[in-house]
Formats: sequence, structure tokens, C-alpha cells
Amino acid sequence: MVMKNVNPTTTKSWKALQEYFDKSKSTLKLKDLFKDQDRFNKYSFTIGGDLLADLSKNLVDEKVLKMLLDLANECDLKQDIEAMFTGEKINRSEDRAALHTALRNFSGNPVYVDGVDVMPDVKRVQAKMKAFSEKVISGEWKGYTGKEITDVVNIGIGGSDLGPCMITAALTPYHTRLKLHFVSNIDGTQIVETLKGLNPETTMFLIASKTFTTLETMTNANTARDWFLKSAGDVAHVAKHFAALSTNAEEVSKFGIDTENMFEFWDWVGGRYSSWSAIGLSIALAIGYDNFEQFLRGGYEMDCHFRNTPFEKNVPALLGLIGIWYNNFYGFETEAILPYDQYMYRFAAYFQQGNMESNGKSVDRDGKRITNYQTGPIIWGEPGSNGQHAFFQLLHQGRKIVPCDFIAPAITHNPIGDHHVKLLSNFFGQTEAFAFGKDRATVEAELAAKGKDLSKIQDIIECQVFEGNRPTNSFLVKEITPRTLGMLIAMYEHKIFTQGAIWNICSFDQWGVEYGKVLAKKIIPELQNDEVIASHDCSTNGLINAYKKFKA
Ligand SMILES: O=P(O)(O)OC[C@H]1O[C@@H](O)[C@@H](O)[C@@H](O)[C@@H]1O
Repeated sequence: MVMKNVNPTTTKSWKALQEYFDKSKSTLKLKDLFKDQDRFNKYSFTIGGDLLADLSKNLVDEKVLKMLLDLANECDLKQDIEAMFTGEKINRSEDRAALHTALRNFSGNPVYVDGVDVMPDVKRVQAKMKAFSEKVISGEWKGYTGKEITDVVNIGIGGSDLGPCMITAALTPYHTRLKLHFVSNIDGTQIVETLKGLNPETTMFLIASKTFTTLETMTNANTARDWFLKSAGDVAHVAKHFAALSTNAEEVSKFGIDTENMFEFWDWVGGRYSSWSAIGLSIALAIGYDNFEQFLRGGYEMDCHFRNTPFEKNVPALLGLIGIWYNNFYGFETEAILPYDQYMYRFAAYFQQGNMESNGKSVDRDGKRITNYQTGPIIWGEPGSNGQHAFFQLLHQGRKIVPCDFIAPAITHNPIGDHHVKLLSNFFGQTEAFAFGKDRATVEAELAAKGKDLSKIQDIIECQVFEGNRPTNSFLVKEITPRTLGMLIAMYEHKIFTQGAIWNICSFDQWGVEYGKVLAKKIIPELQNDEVIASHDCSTNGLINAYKKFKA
């Protein structure tokens, strides 16, 4: 398949969108759009019975939607989607396919990379994960003194940490008897604090690293092994307490982990898309393999929706396109993800990497520097209702507009008192306020009803006005289960894919991060001698030399 690699700004639809934006930016009002009583029905979609995506509170009318859909067609989004699902090497700068969808492919159909079906390997590793996790959970797997494993420490960073950590927390109600811990930071504090409460006889370490060379992970892994061997003594015991999740068998055996205990994945799984692979072993141990499979099935359901649904009803595609409308025409720079579910407290952090590492690029797929349009947004967020008492002030009344995604389950795992009703009433109330605000007449009427003399508080009245017209997406799931969480994650992955395709960038490499890895390695030896350093700019030299003085 020959990809078209279209610069989106050269398309007719982009130009039409720009013209329409210039003409209607001040007149496109949610208040007016909602005069259409059918708007909710037109712009909300239910997927798999349990996930309702309401996109109606967006600054999009039928004309905008039509132009965005034209843009998708002009940029050949459909062809790009097929290229991803069929294993083409769409990650051109690394000459790799991006096939996380194969990890959750339950169609029974083969998926080829370089003419070889990857599905037998995928199924083989999944069977190994199932057998292993069942043994550890049941207690059949014993530590070096014959005791059951009670605690599992996942050591990884970035894509080898954020997903497993977020998903494991989000699915806490499904936990087995095992207690999961996550260590990512090279700051020794994290591993020291984690190991404090653990017993080497009953602790298992999963060393999660695609490359098995990442500085943070290897440093933490070595510290964990030293800690373990201090008690266990014999290196032969490592086999019972260390497993590796990686693509790099050579480095795994150099570290001393038996390849029998290695759960492999492949270069066509991107780090930030790897929770679906062997990197998900911590998830399988946390929730049991059958639940992990439900999680994969949820991802597969979303894949089918994305691949087979016309764009006008295709939720990830629409989310991506509407995001482009905001990012490239309105100039909104950030997006907030706000899960109204405490277990999902790491969800925004997870998609901060998912989105920003994927689409934070300024070179297009032809290797040309992008100069005339924006690419990936800044992603941030916190769970509701906490965020309301922290940063919602700016979201409601600041001069910046931040499109927000609200996510909540209809059914809570913790039905205590009226907490959930109150939580959801905040969700619904906030999205309503963002869209429709509160006008001056309403504020005045409210104050007058309280007996206030309006003539004396003219200066205060305006402070209580909410302009509204601030866009949100609402995602209501029946319940957060392994399956619905899988659906939600895959939905965001495909939104990111849609945007990368239209921006004509490669969403699957991360050269910006690679550079940081090299920089730190160069400086380490300079910190380990007593010489005055002069090899950098004066600020970096100054900092390094001040550090040396402080610690002397
Ligand atoms: O899984 P490993 O290879 O240790 O990489 C961990 C992380 O490293 C970062 O620098 C990024 O490249 C991430 O995408 C990756 O997930």
C-alpha cells in the first residue's frame, strides 16, 4: 500500500475549515446549537452496550463536522487505519509495524509482518502468561524457602510502568491475593521505600523493559537483585523470584534471568502501547489471567468499532477530528482528562505519555520540518471531584479554553451512602456549566432574590458570570470492568492515531526521549570524579560543579 502522506493544510477541507472558522468563531455557540433538541441523539454513540460517548457538547455544527469528515477522507485516514491493522511498517523512522492491535486480535485471522503471521507467537506468549500467573496466584509457585509469593514488584518506566500501574489501580476491585508494587523512578527513594515492607522470601520482581537497557530500570533491577541476594545468598534462587518482560533475550540472559522466565514481545509493540503485551504480566497477576483476557477483549471491541465504522459514527475518529478543530483552528493548546473514578487516578498521566510521546512531533512522515500547523496537544488531568477544587476555576472562568473529557462509571464498586450520586451529579453539573455558563441576568436575579442591592455590588456581579461555551466530551460507562477499561484505552489510542495520521506525523517513534537517555549517560562519569567540569555551557558546568561542592 502506498501511503499518501498529505500535508493537511494543502487540502480543500482544511482551507474550508479555516474560512469557516474565521467567519464563525464568535458566533458558534453551544447555547444555539442546543436549540436542536435532537443534538444529543445525533452526537452520542453507544459502543458494545456499555460505553456511551456523548460528543454533543462540542463547538461543532453540521458544517464543521462535514468538513472534518472530508479532511479525514482527503488525508486517507481509512487507508492509514488499514495499514496499521495489517502490519505495514508505519513506524518508518524505526522501520517497524505498530501492531498493538494484534495483541488483542480475537478474530481468528492472521496478521502478517514481513510475510509471517505473528498470531501464533502472540498466543504462545499469552498461554505462558496465563500458566505463570495462575501458578503464582494459586500459590503453587514457591519462593526459595518454599513459601508462596505474596508481593510482586514491577520494575519499569514509561510505557513499561505507566500502563500496568494505572490499569492495576483502576481494576483494584478485581485484585487477587497478590499485592502489586511499581518502581519506576531512578531516584533511590522509590525502591528503598518499596522494599522496606517486603520479605525477599515471598517477593517476586518483574523486570519490565522493552529494550532491557533503560538506565532507570536496569539500575532499579540491580538494586532489587542485590537486596534479594543479600538474603537468598545463592544466585540459583534468582530464577524463582525474577522474571523479565522484554524483546531483548540477549540482555535478559546477561542480567542473569533464565529465558524460561522471560515473557517476550516484539519490536512492533510500542512502549506506550505495550500494556496489552507481556508488559501486562503485572496486570494478569493483579487481576487474574481471565480478567486480563477480558481487558484484551475490550480493546478488540474498540478496534472493530474503529476499523469498521464509518467516520461519522466512529468515536475515536470523531474525537481525533474534533480535537484537530480545537488544536489547529481555535488554537487550544491543552486537553484535560478528568475521570470521575478514584481508581482511575493515573489515567490522565497514562495518556499524557500516550498522547504527548506519540504526537509531540514537528517533522512529518516525509522527514520535512512542519512549520505551518500545530501537532500534539498538552494532556493533563486529575480525578474528579478533586480537580474541581484545584484547577476548575481556570477551566470555568480563565482566559484559556481547555477542552475536557469527563469519564465516569454509572455503577460504582463502592456503593456507600450517597457518595456516587453526589459524584455523578458533579460530573453532570460541571459539563452543563462548561457548556452553558451562567449569564449576567441570572446572576443579578439570584443576588436580588437574596436581598442584595444590585446598585451597590456592580463590581461583584461580573465575577459571578460564567461565559460557558467551553467544550467537553462525556464518557459514561456502565461500570469500570476489565472490558470497559480496555475499550476506553483503545478508544484513546485510536484518537491519537487519527490525529497523527491527519497531521502526517509518525505517532510511533520517540526520538525526543532517546536523546535524553544519551545525555545522562555522558554526564554520569563527570559526577563520579573530583575534577572541575568545563565541558559544557557555563550554566551546566556551574550546576555540576556546585553539586560536587555541596556533596563534598
Ligand atoms: O521499555 P523500555 O525499553 O525500558 O523503555 C521505557 C520507556 O523509555 C522511554 O524513554 C520511552 O522511549 C518510552 O516509550 C518507553 O516506554
